[in-house]
Amino acid sequence: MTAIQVGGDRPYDVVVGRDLLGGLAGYLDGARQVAVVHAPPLTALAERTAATLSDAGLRPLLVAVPDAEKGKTVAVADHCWAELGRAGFTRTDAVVGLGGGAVTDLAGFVAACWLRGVRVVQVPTSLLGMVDAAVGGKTGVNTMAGKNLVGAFHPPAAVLCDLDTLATLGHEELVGGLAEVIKCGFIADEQILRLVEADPAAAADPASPVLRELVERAVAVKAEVVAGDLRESGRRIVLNYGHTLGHAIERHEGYRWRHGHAVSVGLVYAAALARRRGLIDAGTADRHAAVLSSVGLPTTYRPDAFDELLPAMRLDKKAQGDTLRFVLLSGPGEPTVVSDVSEPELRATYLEVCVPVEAS
Ligand SMILES: NC(=O)c1ccc[n+]([C@@H]2O[C@H](COP(=O)([O-])OP(=O)(O)OC[C@H]3O[C@@H](n4cnc5c(N)ncnc54)[C@H](O)[C@@H]3O)[C@@H](O)[C@H]2O)c1
Ligand SMILES: O=C(O)C(=O)C[C@@H](O)[C@H](O)[C@H](O)COP(=O)(O)O
Ligand SMILES: [Zn+2]
Repeated sequence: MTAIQVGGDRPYDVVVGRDLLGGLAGYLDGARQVAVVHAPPLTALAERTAATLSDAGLRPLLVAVPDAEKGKTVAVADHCWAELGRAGFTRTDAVVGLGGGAVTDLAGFVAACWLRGVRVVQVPTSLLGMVDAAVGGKTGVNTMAGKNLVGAFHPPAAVLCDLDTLATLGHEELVGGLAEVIKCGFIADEQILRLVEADPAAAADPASPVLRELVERAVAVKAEVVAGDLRESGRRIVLNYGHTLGHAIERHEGYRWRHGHAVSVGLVYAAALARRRGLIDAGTADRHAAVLSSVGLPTTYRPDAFDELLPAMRLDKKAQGDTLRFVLLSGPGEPTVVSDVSEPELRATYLEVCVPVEAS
């Protein structure tokens, strides 16, 4: 196994390997009760995990929540708090988030708020959870106002990325996670791009050593960025590359599109914007669509949707007043923040990327 440390005020390890879940109790020293927050596809794994915690002398509490984005709500968080209250959870007890990014975001938020903050250990079971959602301490839920608009920064005590859990993950879910991996390739680690380009099938194969190296590299990128800027007051913003349009598409689709798939279109859009401004050359811009589509990710969206997407982009957390801020590249591994984009520029770029089918 490999341990990647996330530095900062409260450093913690992201452990990547196989057959890790038997060692979970070792990250829960001092706890008496442990709430295992999970959704239906992972019920059997949650039960096995609870049994190993019991064997280690802990008292597990299985907390089942609705799957995916349906679980990322204030109402579901309130249900979890009710369960913790019934069980008499104290500040020394702990929460485990076992599942995809939606469950780890929810479990982290539940832990951040209960008694104003108890320990959470994240056990991501999706690729996206491993390389992104479970690492870095951003937790939260969706509300009527939009995605992830309510939450807290609450770093985990540890993150266990057990690659064995990926065996049951659907292919499209795995591919969604690759969007965030490829994002890390463009903002910080070009070797990620080379690995995917050399063998896209291996990149999407949970049993391959290529995927393991991609996980370790993407976690290392995220760990390095968040260690210096937990609260996104500076450099952490680069992890939002591709997310301005990505989050707007997710909202436009009523969260029926996978996060990674929406981010994929957002990455192609951001690259086109950078190309239009002369920040990157055509080769670097085209490399985005090429590498993303090589693993089966989408690179375009409905050409008629711009007028509905623009207000959603304005709700982006990176916006300052009326000013939209975009993360763009000035070269591979060179993210930069741009805040002087005009509406005509955004529209023209959108129509360049989202070409009507009959005109393409
Ligand atoms: N906090 C952050 O920094 C951060 C970063 C990136 C994304 N996110 C959030 O993460 C969420 C997306 O995460 P996701 O892509 O994992 O989606 P998800 O959590 O919705 O999981 C996708 C589906 O896969 C299932 N699943 C997960 N692991 C499985 C396994 N091993 N076997 C079988 N099924 C499994 C889930 O139950 C769900 O049905 C979004 O809500 C996004 O906003 C947060
Ligand atoms: O960790 C971060 O910071 C990121 O921006 C990572 C993103 O991939 C992730 O989707 C995050 O949830 C987006 O954050 P948000 O603040 O825009 O909701
Ligand atoms: Zn993301």
